[in-house]
Amino acid sequence: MQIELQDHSLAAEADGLRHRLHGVTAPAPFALVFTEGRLELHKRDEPRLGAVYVDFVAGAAAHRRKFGGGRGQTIAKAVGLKHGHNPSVVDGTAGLGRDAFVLASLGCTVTLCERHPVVHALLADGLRRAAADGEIGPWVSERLRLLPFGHSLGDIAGQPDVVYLDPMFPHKKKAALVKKEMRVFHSLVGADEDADALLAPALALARARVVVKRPDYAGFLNDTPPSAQIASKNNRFDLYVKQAL
Ligand SMILES: C[S@@+](CC[C@H](N)C(=O)[O-])C[C@H]1O[C@@H](n2cnc3c(N)ncnc32)[C@H](O)[C@@H]1O
Repeated sequence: MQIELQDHSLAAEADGLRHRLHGVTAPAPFALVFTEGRLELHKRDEPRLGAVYVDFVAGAAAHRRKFGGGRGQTIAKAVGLKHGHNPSVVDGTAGLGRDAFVLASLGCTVTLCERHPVVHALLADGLRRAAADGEIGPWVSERLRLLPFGHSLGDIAGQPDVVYLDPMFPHKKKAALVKKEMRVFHSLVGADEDADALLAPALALARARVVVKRPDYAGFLNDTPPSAQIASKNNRFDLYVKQAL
């Protein structure tokens, strides 16, 4: 694992990180930089786009946790969060963990699965820092579990109530309209061309339902019509219901 160090007092922490990352490298022009106690992804040929890192403690995630509408949010309705019932969720396409964090902050236990080594490293680092936070650390440690790198839906023991999927879909929006740091993320990960193949294992794993997040202009995953749909601002959630929660 090549990690650039901008603060050498963090060398020990970075060594621990290298050890856990099993030889992950960010392909050029991307670089992983360990700075200010966190792991960041940079795109060297477009420095103005800024760094990508996972921050559950402050910034947008914290703002949404405090002011985002709680259980009234569309994603909460899609996974079936109701008074007194917090479904267990497997997030099969965890990405930077934003959706999983929202669900966990509302009470769900979420197992996260991410296959891209660099994204997995960024997510692991964000979860590590969140778990160490005095305010959110206790429930983050209890409710959010990232599967080791290389594990897939087929490796999960037990049956979650819900499997949640949000594979990458080619963007229709002009690049300039996509947030800068998300342009870095998208150019690293690309479109998940094999996303259709996720539906069958997700349906086999979920006890009650599979929820698929799609941009409003996208077709159904695997061309399979859902049993229900819930629309939000630019996305919709396709629900494949197997049984009541
Ligand atoms: C659009 S992002 C998910 C964003 C996420 N919902 C969030 O809130 O941050 C899709 C992610 O799914 C991952 N992915 C796609 N197919 C996967 C698979 N079969 N197994 C695990 N991860 C997968 C991609 O690497 C990418 O990081």
